[in-house]
Amino acid sequence: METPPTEFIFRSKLPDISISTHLPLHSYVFENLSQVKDRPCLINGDTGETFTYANVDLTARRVAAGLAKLGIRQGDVIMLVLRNCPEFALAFLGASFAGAAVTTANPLFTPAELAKQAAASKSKFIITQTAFVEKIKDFAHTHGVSLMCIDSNFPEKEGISNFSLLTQSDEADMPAVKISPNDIVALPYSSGTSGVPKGVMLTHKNLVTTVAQLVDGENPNQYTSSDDVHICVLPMFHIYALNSILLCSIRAGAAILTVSKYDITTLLKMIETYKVTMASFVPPILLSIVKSEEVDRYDLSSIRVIVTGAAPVSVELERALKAKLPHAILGQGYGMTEGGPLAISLSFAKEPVEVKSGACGTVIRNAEMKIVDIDTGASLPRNRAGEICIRGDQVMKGYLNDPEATKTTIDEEGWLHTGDIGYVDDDAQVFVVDRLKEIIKYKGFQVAPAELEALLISHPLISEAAVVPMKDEGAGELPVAFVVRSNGSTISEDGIKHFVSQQVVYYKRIHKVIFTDTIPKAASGKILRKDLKARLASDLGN
Ligand SMILES: CC(C)(COP(=O)(O)OP(=O)(O)OC[C@H]1O[C@@H](n2cnc3c(N)ncnc32)[C@H](O)[C@@H]1OP(=O)(O)O)[C@@H](O)C(=O)NCCC(=O)NCCSC(=O)/C=C/c1ccc(O)cc1
Repeated sequence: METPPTEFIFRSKLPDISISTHLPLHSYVFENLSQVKDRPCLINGDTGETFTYANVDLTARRVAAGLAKLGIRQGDVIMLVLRNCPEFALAFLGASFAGAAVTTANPLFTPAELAKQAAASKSKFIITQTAFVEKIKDFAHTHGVSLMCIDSNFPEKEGISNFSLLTQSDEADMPAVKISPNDIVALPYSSGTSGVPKGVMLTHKNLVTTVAQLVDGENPNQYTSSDDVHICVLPMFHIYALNSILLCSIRAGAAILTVSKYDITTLLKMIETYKVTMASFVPPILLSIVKSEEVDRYDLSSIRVIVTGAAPVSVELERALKAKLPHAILGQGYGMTEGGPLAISLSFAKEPVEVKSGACGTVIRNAEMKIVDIDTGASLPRNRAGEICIRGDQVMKGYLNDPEATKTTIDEEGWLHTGDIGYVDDDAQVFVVDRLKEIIKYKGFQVAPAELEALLISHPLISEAAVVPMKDEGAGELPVAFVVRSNGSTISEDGIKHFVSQQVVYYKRIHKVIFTDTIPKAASGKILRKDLKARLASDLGN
């Protein structure tokens, strides 16, 4: 008899824990409310305004009641177009109480990008702030979508109400909804391993699991206590901050300090003023700290933990930061919108473990990881690189209205294929070494080549285009376009850059255009991006 092929499956070094996946997200994160009700929950870093836990719970219930009164029903989608602020959290939790789902958008998106997401997600209600009302107003009016502004000094206009309408509702009017663990609560957008941005359906069970994997258990992996102050400068509209900062801190009873706009001086000042203890950052912020001459002027001794994620960090940068802030534990987290945290450093655990430089953490608990050969699909043993796959209750339900993309991302056995290449070493530590997926990462923001390519070829003077990443010290990667002009066209590099910049958020702008006669493609029509990356490297002389 033939021996069945061996499956190599990797698990956390921490034991599995029991996770309350039956609870709706809001019930789960507020489960320990009675112990922290008078403690600070949300602190607005811009104004100093503080909301206690009791306050946040009550206000979220009022928001739920207000939403119901305005006609929002269980299963409806609400769109948030907000910079970081307490109202983001209040609206998100309020929607959860009401059984609605929240789609989160970057407020710096262009009107066209916002309209696209609002339409695709079938948002019924949009909550924004004064600075962005103009960008979304026309869409809201023409599509009969209600628009609300969080700023109290925004004059109520026809069709635009104020957030106070929600926060002043009577919590007794909260709708009685029966939430199933598989109901969608969040709908962030991600391009996944290929194609254009898609709505990622995250259920109550998914998010309860991701939070528990980080902060629950006797020895939590990302140990957080009610004495902690976690700075939230990363955008809450992405899963990293939404999950690892906001929801994890609420579950653990810590304070969340919201920062609406990043600059290094503001960041350092806030750390000193609010005695920040936990910081979840991305590599460009670490780089600014290392390079900033101001760092020595501020008291940063309160920081005990710095998590870095969303993009690779070099061992040199890790070392330089450790030298600047030797009292803080620095480690990596590796996660994605579709699969939550996949790995996180055990140096953050309540009982910390020394971690190797360069590792992006240890497999998360209550999950299975496998590394598959990209040609054969066979699972690989330790120390062999292949595509990283993850399985567990944290994996998304799927992409909204896109069963094809869902099928290519989550296989029949429930494995989520990340599109990242990596390996697991003898110590269960995960190393990400390359990327299979077609994505460009600008400071931890996703840029989908397919989105820019579709835009480029919509120009009548462009016949073909391919977009690839170019390495950059500050941003990590920048989008670069290879362009085939249409017959007789003389469109210039500046003309192309301008055309794109008019239609996309700043981080998707094209930084360089290389004109070419053909775009190399496989027989299937797939762009041979490796060839273009090699050509770019040789053009740039490295
Ligand atoms: C705070 C950053 C790092 C830096 O911000 P910045 O200094 O403002 O830099 P930017 O480049 O973003 O913006 C500055 C540029 O943008 C321009 N800009 C500025 N606002 C404007 C304007 N309104 N109009 C037009 N131009 C403008 C501005 O002019 C300027 O242009 P230039 O001078 O030409 O570079 C920012 O890039 C940032 O938040 N990045 C992080 C993104 C992020 O959170 N990604 C997470 C994705 S999800 C994920 O990976 C999950 C991971 C995960 C990990 C662990 C887990 O446990 C679970 C999950």
